Amino acid sequence: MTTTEAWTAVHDHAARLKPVHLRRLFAADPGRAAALAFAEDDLSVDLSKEKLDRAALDALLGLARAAGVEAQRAALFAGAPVNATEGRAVLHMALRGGAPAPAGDDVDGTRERFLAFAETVRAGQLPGGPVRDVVNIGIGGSDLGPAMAARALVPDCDGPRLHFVSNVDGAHLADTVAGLDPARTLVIVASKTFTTQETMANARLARDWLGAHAAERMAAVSTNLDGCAAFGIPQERVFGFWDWVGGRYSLWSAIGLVLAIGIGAARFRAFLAGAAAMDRHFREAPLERNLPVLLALAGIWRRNAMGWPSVAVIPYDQRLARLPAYLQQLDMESNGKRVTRAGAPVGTATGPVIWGEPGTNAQHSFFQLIHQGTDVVPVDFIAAATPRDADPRHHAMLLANCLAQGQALAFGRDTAEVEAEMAAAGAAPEAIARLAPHRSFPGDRPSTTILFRRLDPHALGRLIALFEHKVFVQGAIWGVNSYDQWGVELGKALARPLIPALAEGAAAETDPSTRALIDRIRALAAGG
Ligand SMILES: O=P(O)(O)OC[C@H]1O[C@](O)(CO)[C@@H](O)[C@@H]1O
Repeated sequence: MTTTEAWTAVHDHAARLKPVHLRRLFAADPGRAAALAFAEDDLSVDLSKEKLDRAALDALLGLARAAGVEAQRAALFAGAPVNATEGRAVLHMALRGGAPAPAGDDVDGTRERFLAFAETVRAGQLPGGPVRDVVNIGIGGSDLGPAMAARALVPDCDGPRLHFVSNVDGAHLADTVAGLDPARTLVIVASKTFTTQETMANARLARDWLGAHAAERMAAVSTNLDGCAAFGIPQERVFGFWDWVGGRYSLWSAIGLVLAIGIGAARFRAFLAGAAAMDRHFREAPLERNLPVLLALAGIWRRNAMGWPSVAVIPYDQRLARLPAYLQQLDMESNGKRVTRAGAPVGTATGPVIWGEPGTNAQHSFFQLIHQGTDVVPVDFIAAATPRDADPRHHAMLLANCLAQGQALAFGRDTAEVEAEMAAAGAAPEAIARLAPHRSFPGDRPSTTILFRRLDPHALGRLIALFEHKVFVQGAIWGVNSYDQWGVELGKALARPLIPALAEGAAAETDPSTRALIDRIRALAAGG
């Protein structure tokens, strides 16, 4: 990609636009706000505060075409083995009716089965009596999706209370089950492989905590049905899925069981339908008004053309508090890659560092750096126009802050303005000279604003699918495999021999630094 004319054209536009302040871009084009805002139904993506213009966006669209994004999209939806290093198709869209399912895999039947189970639990009809709490044990994609969505959809959660345990730190399970009644708690072990060290350790601990109730109070979600059986979970409470569903894309499968128990089958279907609507849009809309494509291109612009290495995701929505963490896995585990699909060094920067917290809280912690620090950190603002159930005045305050941050980042407040304002307020010339540099905002800092009407299951499903397809498009342009994650394997393997070394002082062949740290930990533990 980096040697193509399309790539050079994008970089030429970047060289042209780098010195041009966002204020000047707005002044030069009165139609800019409308020209760089895109919508599908009530979902909109506003790129007008990105440091690009129509010509640059056209060059980016040229890059997408040159990279064969349309053909790669067709291959994805056709079930080609786009995850080549693992020889797998990538068809999580089939779980929500957004793509045809592979022949022979009973996607609809499996969905009906786990949704029927969810309704049984909600109706209090599980053998052993009604369930008051559900504890989902899983990690990564087997945790972040349902945990994020359960929090986002609190007003829809009218079933048993939902809890999530992911960390192998024993405190996580202990703190979660403290106060719960094993007789009235359902534990779901969610693991695609059913071999993940943390999940299996927590599953064993939970089984001990359930005691005599374990026989009736455990369910499992996995592609490893033999593993579930060996663990002792009866077949009628095991829900499968397929290897063409990546862990970080598995929320739509039975991994969503805990969420379905919380919100019920009908709302879970609405959640799937929202994602399927985005699948349709992504497949059918021309690139120039295709929201995932445009979002991806803005990301390529930020990362490659402008050279900014991170993105702050700031939902102005407390219920989307876990969305940044969810998007971290989705984006960074997918596109944190250094070689192309062919195994050659990728030759350009790939996935950015994704981080964030909800606003307005973020304004009172790290926004100082985003406004006045020396690094440019592009921001993705995400907000619903109307609250589900919160006070409308509070929602107006929330959104006013969201818009004001975008404004302040883009337009800033230059030194002359600050000096004039201070003078008008009667400040002494000495104070003006001393304080004006501190009180000036350079501005010219980019952001994208994503808006939708209301955070309900349909809107959430659509929002997540928007980001899934954005990640796909970026991976397609960078030429990487977005669907494997070999980078997490080495640490897992190295941890294994260190467990007995830490727990029992067993010998472990390791490097001198790690050896010294083990000795230090054991000495501290012995003293404490
Ligand atoms: O669902 P599993 O197999 O327990 O895996 C959990 C997570 O671990 C990872 O493989 C990374 O370690 C993720 O991709 C995955 O979501």
